[in-house]
Amino acid sequence: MVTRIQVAGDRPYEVLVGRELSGELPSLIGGAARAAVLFSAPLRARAELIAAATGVKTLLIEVPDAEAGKTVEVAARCWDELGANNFTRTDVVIGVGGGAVTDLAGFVAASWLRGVPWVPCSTSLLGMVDAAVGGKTGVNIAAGKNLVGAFHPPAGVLCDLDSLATLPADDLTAGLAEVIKCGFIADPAILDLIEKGDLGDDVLRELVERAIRVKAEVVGVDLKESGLREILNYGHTLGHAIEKRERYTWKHGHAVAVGLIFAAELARLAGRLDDETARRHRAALERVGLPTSYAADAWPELLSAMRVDKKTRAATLRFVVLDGLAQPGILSGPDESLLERAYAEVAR
Ligand SMILES: NC(=O)c1ccc[n+]([C@@H]2O[C@H](COP(=O)([O-])OP(=O)(O)OC[C@H]3O[C@@H](n4cnc5c(N)ncnc54)[C@H](O)[C@@H]3O)[C@@H](O)[C@H]2O)c1
Ligand SMILES: O=C(O)C(=O)C[C@@H](O)[C@H](O)[C@H](O)COP(=O)(O)O
Ligand SMILES: [Zn+2]
Repeated sequence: MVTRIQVAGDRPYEVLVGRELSGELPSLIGGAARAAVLFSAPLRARAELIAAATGVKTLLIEVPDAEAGKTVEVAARCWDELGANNFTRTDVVIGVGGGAVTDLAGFVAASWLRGVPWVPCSTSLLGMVDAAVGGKTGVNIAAGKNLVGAFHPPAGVLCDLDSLATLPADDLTAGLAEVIKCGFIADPAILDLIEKGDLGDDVLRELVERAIRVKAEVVGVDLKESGLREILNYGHTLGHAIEKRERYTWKHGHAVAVGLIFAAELARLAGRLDDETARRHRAALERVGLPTSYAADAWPELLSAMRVDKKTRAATLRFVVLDGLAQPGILSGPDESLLERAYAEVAR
């Protein structure tokens, strides 16, 4: 059974969730003449399968794995390959992998000839529930996470649940951070499922579909993050600062998990969130084995990294917080002392 989740907007598209979905590729790539398939080493076999399923001539481009592939240098190498092969606007870019490869593939597609179609074939939990949906594409630079990129919605998204069978356990756990985030900002039924602790195939599929629906509802009305879309950044202000400090060797989902606790404590200490909902963050994240603390002495560096967060306006730091379960809001310009007290709750 294939679940089709619609994403609205100027260029609406579908997110397909199911098993053995490669047969859907010809319709997703439309009338493309050729496809460039970007992948990293662990996904070579799947990339070859997907390339064959397109039914058109393909160019396979292997890129470094995980965050090592999300760089301007790797993007430039991909542009060179497209140029050497005369890729035109009637061709399509396909990303096969987790969020890192699909963010890169989307950015290459957004920038090549000022924008060609692309299709993420997401193979990680985090990629399916988040990175592949919504058209945020980009790379990291020394100054911070995802600081160079473009909004470039895909032509369609493939989430083949079969691929999760080979996903390392740690990466499955990392993906649950974004799923739990969706539970807190919009769909508490997700939290009920997480708290029951049974993550069998059917429950996992339900979690995937619920989280995608949360994201689809948001990006369908606010592609460019002019307002509502900021809620998807819950936990990311501190999360991205941790990733930068760790030189992108920490998993995104792990950093977001710490960031979620920090954001919950910030709201609690600001008098906006009740104790019980704040406590529920730690419990849910611990339940699935996500990290909930970070180095105490890192605070000055993290605070400085948070200043280049995309939600910052002028010098004013802004955080997504909760005013209750599934009631996201913005905390603008909190006192440094409040930030420090919230950090003390995650510091070890
Ligand atoms: N664009 C967005 O809206 C958005 C949203 C959330 C996250 N992101 C980005 O996504 C990235 C994180 O994504 P991620 O958690 O998927 O990490 P990832 O892409 O680095 O993948 C994690 C690891 O799992 C491996 N892997 C993926 N699928 C596999 C499979 N089926 N079998 C075996 N190995 C597999 C990868 O090769 C990699 O080693 C970050 O860069 C983050 O910034 C983007
Ligand atoms: O889609 C969004 O919007 C999000 O914020 C989802 C996040 O989970 C994701 O990590 C995103 O890449 C962060 O975007 P950024 O604009 O803060 O770099
Ligand atoms: Zn994220």
